[in-house]
Amino acid sequence: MHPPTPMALRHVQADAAAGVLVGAPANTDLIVLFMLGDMGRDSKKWKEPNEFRPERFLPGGEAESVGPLPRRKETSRMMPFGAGHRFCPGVGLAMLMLKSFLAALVRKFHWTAPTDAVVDLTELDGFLKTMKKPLSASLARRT
Ligand code: HEM
Repeated sequence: MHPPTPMALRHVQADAAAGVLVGAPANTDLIVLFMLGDMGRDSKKWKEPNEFRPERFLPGGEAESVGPLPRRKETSRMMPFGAGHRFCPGVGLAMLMLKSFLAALVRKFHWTAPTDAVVDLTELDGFLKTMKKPLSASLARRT
């Protein structure tokens, strides 16, 4: 729902893209912008795309074959790490680090939300996506 990199840029030759880019003039170089954030909000491709439903990605879910890793071939619905020959080479490291970082935070600290906590997922309007209103939490080191 919130890919940190909002777009991927690609140089294409109109001839090579014939049939894909409708109306592209022949013999020209084009720059195509893939709007990675918007792809995940496409209601023609996703059921209720604005609902946070991680279970979509479980076996049998509507997004079973979709995902960031290159072995998952389907990229028309989701490509947070890009696609094709410029696919992000850091995907393995990024996924590993995200999981181990999150696991370490849960393992090391006891987390509580402030009583007036509001989760507002509005994005800050910048190139890299971050939260406009950061989450707040109280942490106590686990003994
Ligand atoms: C959550 C973390 C990350 C996200 C969402 C992400 C996303 C992306 C995206 C969208 C692209 C453009 C792909 C395209 O143009 O088709 C890219 C390219 C790239 N990423 Fe990442 N990335 C992440 C982490 C990393 C890490 C950890 C590294 C290195 C250790 C890395 C290294 C690169 C490099 C070198 C490219 C350029 C590849 C090329 O142009 O051939 N990324 N990444």
